[in-house]
Amino acid sequence: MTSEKHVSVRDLRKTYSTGFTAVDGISFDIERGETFALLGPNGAGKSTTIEILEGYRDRSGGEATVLGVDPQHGGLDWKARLGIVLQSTGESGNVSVREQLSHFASFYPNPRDVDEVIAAVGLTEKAKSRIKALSGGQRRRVDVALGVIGRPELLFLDEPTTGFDPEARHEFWDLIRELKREGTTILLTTHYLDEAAQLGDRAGVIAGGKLIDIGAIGEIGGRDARTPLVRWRDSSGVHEERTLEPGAVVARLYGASGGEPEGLEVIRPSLEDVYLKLVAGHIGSSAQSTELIQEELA
Ligand SMILES: Nc1ncnc2c1ncn2[C@@H]1O[C@H](COP(=O)(O)OP(=O)(O)OP(=O)(O)O)[C@@H](O)[C@H]1O
Repeated sequence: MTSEKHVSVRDLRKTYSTGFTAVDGISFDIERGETFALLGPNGAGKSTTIEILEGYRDRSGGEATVLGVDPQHGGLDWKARLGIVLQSTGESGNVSVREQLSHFASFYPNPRDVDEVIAAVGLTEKAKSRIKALSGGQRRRVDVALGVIGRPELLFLDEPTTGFDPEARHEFWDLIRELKREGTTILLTTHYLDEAAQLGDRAGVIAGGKLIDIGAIGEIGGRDARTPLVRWRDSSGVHEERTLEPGAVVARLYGASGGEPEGLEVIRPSLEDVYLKLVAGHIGSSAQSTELIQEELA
């Protein structure tokens, strides 16, 4: 398959009118059909980046191409190829869930079936309810439904599952997996690292407006940060050994003790473990980002 970049960003910069530089020279590509997770602490610059790519904000510098178009000059045809779930909930109207979705579906040339989308976000029982009468998590599901109704080629999801209960998050993951199977390209931001690990093919980590790591979900943080830990106990106390070959360590312990070592655990660092180390390692780059990162780690 030939590669086709659905998003291409080079040295992207955004300085707000306050003089604050929220995005400070980041570069990445997203291939067609790929799910890319943009991760980072509060205030890192994720939403600013996404909003530039959606065409909602102008950049101060650098290059950006989305579905082959500069987002600062994207017309209606280009917008119809995008699906957007903004960070803040905008839908609190006096219309029903089905009415709102039918209305939005009418803007697109090849929309999905309204009732199928309502079912996919778990709102069938609320299809006739007014949006303003829904709970926060249910309204968020409406946002997600509105983002996918137009059968987008590229879907932007800015913290899509905030306010979802655990069951709804798992249903949402199933919906995203289905969209991935259909070939949808997805740019996701989330503070749920398990969500990024479940859905993402690759991730970029932003802190203080800079990209501090980028790579396959299973490789973010590098080999050292991902080295498994073997932990066990014996009469002299608890022991730990970091090793790329945990099986060999376990075999050695078996040989030495003639049986199952007490309290044996093989711990593989999760994306969350790796991410927290990466972001903590970035502390000190600026007073403000340090404060934000510490808040996140607290
Ligand atoms: N309109 C604005 N004017 C000035 N500064 C802004 C504006 N919007 C955002 N910022 C600042 O830019 C920085 C990046 O904000 P942004 O919303 O992109 O972060 P984020 O990574 O999406 O954070 P979160 O995880 O909290 O959503 C923050 O310090 C924020 O205060």
